[in-house]
Amino acid sequence: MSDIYLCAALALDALAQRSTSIHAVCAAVLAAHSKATADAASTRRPVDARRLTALVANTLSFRKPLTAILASAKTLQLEAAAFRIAPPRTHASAKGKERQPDGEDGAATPAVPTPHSLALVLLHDILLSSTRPSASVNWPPRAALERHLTRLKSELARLRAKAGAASLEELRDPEERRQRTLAARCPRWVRVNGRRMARAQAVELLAQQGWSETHDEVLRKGKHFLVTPHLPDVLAFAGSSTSQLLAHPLYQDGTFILQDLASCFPASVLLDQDAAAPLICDGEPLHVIDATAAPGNKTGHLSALLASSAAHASSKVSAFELAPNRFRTLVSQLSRAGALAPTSVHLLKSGPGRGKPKPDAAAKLAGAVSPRLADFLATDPLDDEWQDVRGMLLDPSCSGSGIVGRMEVADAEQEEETSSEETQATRLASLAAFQLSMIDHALQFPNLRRLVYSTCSIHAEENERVAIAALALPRAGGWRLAPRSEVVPTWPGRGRPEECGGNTAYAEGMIRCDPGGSVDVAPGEVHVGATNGFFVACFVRGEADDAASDAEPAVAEAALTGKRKRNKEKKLKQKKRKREAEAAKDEPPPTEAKPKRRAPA
Ligand SMILES: C[S@@+](CC[C@H](N)C(=O)[O-])C[C@H]1O[C@@H](n2cnc3c(N)ncnc32)[C@H](O)[C@@H]1O
Repeated sequence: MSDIYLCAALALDALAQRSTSIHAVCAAVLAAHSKATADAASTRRPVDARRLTALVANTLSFRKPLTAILASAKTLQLEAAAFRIAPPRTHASAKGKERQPDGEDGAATPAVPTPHSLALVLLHDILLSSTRPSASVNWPPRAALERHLTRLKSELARLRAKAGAASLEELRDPEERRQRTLAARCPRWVRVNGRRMARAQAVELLAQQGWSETHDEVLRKGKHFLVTPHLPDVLAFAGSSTSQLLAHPLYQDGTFILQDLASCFPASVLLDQDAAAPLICDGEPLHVIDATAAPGNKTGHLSALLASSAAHASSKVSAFELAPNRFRTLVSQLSRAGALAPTSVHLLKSGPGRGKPKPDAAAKLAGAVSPRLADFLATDPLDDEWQDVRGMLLDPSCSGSGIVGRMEVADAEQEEETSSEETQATRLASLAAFQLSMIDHALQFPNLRRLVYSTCSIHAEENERVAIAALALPRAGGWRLAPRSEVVPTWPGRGRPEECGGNTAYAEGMIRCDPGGSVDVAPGEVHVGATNGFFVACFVRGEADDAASDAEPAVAEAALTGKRKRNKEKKLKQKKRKREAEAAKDEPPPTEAKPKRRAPA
């Protein structure tokens, strides 16, 4: 099975050309590989995407020592012919057909990797991996490395001695090691999918199976879990519980969704029932948009929250996604979570336009989400279809710099390339311009009242600065930032005032999560404040009825308490009105017409 090494080497070559994420490059290489070898696919085993990404990430993090070993052993010079790979034979070439340039005969010409990248990925598995390489020992590149194995091993030993590395791990790229430490202290976060089961019932089931609920901030190995105080539908488990969770029936049936706590903030903030003007009120129909939905974590969460709310019967979520391959993932993830609307049945099975769903499939769908393979920026906000949209999630493409344990090549190369800082600045500026254009487009939806903007970036350029710039957009008249009391007030990490022009109230209204949290724990332990790096800001339309929106933090804190009291009073009043309405059911109908819904802002 040599295909994984060919793909991994191609990914390394692509990463050397452009600064992008390992995931994106591996996905592109896999897509090209399966297209190029489609007609020979029956005889080839597909390349596993997870294994490929792990191999590429690991090879990159050991690139320096692996390159040094190859150079000292002169393997590539001595075995040059073995690493010169011919394009894989396809059905067409096997039949003697002349291959046309890319695409002209309907199939891409398979690319071939550079000998250096191929040697690196293979050498990684031969020298550093605990499992044997999956390629045959007779495959020329592997056979070549095996011939020089003694020399290669002694070069590795020499390198370790020189670096004083007690373990192989110490040879890893230091930034990658730091990322791994941060990732290791994040809990295995699980969101209980309200579309499938209420949280209380899931917790009860866990208890019956011997899991105990804890309130400790540090989780150690064992059958414990914690219900996070920030969002009641999210549970934290120790990292060592991962395999048990993956095998758990509640994971298998889509009740347990593995989703980082930080990524659960946006949907909760959008539908916050304690907001001064909550989107869900008195069972009024609710239409929300997820403008950038794939792979569907936040869309699924929206759907779950709506399922357990007063808007469950009348809710509608329109989920946009631009990239066809990511759209397919979105559909399958939403289907697994029970979030697809019956009208989306035609998207089931293998994606849009492919295969017919089973006749009873529509009846089994009870979700609210209608996914659309479309460019959000190309929608006409004034179209009739969007007149009832009151809420929106906007989680646009970003640098991904907050994601722990997944090395971003652009960051990893900073040390080596002198121009990397400039590259990073240019990249962030272009991402920020795109993010701002997405917010600008969102603000054109005439009846939008609440817009939640989020990124998994640590950079102020994509976070506070975009949010503050959005407030200055000509279309942002009448919009303001939601106060802290409406944006998970219990979460301690807030925006940076210095990036908000010194406005502490703005900063308090934003959420910031530091990658891997800020608390050190012992190996094997996780801390319940550790998540991916993340940012959330919520824009609301209308007058501030709350002093917290412009107040200094101390004042905001006081206002927060007063606000909770007012909300409680409001809820009691609503309950009273409901009781009165029920009592009045037997009375004759009122003669006056029901007042129309509030006019759009
Ligand atoms: C950060 S990801 C969204 C993650 C998603 N919210 C989740 O939680 O699973 C951004 C997504 O937006 C998509 N995207 C980018 N520009 C878009 C556009 N103009 N219209 C629709 N989708 C877009 C990207 O393809 C990508 O899948």
